[in-house]
This record gives sequence, C-alpha cells and structure tokens, in this order.
Amino acid sequence: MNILDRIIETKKNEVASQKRMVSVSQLKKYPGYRRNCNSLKETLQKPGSSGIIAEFKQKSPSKGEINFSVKAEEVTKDYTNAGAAGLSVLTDYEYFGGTLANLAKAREVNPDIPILRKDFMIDTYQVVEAKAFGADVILLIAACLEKEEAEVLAKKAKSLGLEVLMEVHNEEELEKLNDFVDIVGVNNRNLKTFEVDVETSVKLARLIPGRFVKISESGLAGAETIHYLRKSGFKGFLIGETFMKTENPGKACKKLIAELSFLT
Ligand SMILES: O=C(O)c1ccccc1NCC(=O)[C@H](O)[C@H](O)COP(=O)(O)O
Repeated sequence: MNILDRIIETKKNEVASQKRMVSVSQLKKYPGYRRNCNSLKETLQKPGSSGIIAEFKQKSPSKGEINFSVKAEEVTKDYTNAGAAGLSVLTDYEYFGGTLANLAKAREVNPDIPILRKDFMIDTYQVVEAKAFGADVILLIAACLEKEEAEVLAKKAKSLGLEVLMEVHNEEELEKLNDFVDIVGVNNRNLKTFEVDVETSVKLARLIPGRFVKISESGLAGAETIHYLRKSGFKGFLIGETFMKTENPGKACKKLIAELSFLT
C-alpha cells in the first residue's frame, strides 16, 4: 500500500465520522457557504501575477514535522502581503497537521485572495465543507479517483461556485480530466519514492489541453526554476515546504517574488 492508499483509507473513516458530527444542512448555514468565491484561474492569468500559490503546511509524509511554531492567520496574511497570487491551506490533520479551523482563519484575514482547500477529496460532503469553511478552490487528485468520481466531485464544486484544480502525475491520469475542471496541476513529487523532479511538469505540459490553466506543484524552490517552468506555459506554482521550513514563511515568499521580478 503506498502513502496515497493509506491516506485515502484514513480519509474514508474521517469523512464518515465528520458526517455524523455535522450534517450537510448544518454546513449550508455557515457564513462561508453563502459567500462569492475568488477566482484562482483568473488571478493566475492576470498580467504581472506572481503565480505563487503559497501553502500553509506544518508537516508532511515526506518531511515529517516542518513548522509548528507559526499560525495560519499570520502566515497566510504575510503571504498575501508578499504578493502571492493564491493561498493553499492543508486541512488534513493526520498526515499534514492541517485543520478546517486553519482554513477558516486564513479566510477571515484574507477576504480577497483565492484559497485552495488542500485535502484528499473523495466525497461531495467535503466539497460542501470546503465552501462552508471559506475555500474558493478544491483539489481533486486523479491518482485516487475514478474518472466518474472525479466528475461528480467537480460538478458539485462548480454548482457551489468553487473552482476545481485537478492534480496529475502522469499522462494516463490526464484521461480523467472533465469539463468542470479549471486548473490542471502537475505534481512533481513521486508519491512512491517522494523524489521530486520538475521535468515531470515540463514533460506533461505539452499534453495538457490548452483550455486548462496549468500549475506546477511540489519541490519548487528557486526563481530560476519558476522562470524555466513559465516557458512551458505554467501560470501557477504551488509552494509549501520552501517557505514553511523557514522561521518567517511570509518573508521567504516575499524574497522569492522579488527575485522573480528580475527574471520577467
Ligand atoms: O508533501 C508530501 O509529502 C506529500 C505526500 C503525499 C501526498 C501529498 C503530499 N504533498 C501534498 C502537496 O501537493 C504539496 O503539499 C504541495 O504540492 C507543496 O509541495 P512542497 O512545496 O514540496 O511542500
């Protein structure tokens, strides 16, 4: 069983217990459920956008503990002030130390920037939950969904005004794209070995249909790499660990965005 299989097994139990605690009709009464979403797709395509989607990530299966001495509301506010195009907040607790409370806190202090709920979505309940807690975008990981399941989840998201980011690792997974997907993310991390290789993004870029906005995810650190990926048509760059492993993630994000401005 690889890490993704293990995460999905845990997630099935978590979703079942979450459903018992908070019903869909209760979630629909949360203030976030009624708000209009910010568009990540549009923000990434704006001329001059940094393209940086800065992630709040406190631990991970590949790195263990990254940073538990910072707060979601402070880091995400700093990311926004640094010029990030979007935010990503992990809400998986077991493997990433994330919470829905962190998502809600990030939303509260960053009303106008697109926020991705970073989790392992397997049930439409989680899509409603994402909206209720203030997300603008959900993540669908092709490797852990059947084509039909991905379509059901994506359709539900769109019906709530959310955008859909579908993550792929290889050419076969591109078959799972559907008309409700807005953004395609290529994950550079091999989930079996945890090795990262940006060439995964470069190789897949030309196979992704032009109607999707493309982003590159994982293992990104330097401005030169982002500049290189931009040449393959990537508009967004999801970065967690590079920022979060520092004492001041917002400052690290600001530094990278400043370096990028010299390369464009
Ligand atoms: O980060 C991991 O170890 C990981 C393991 C298994 C499944 C997913 C995993 N990461 C999720 C992500 O997609 C990353 O948090 C995101 O792309 C940012 O990556 P990084 O900049 O390398 O922190």
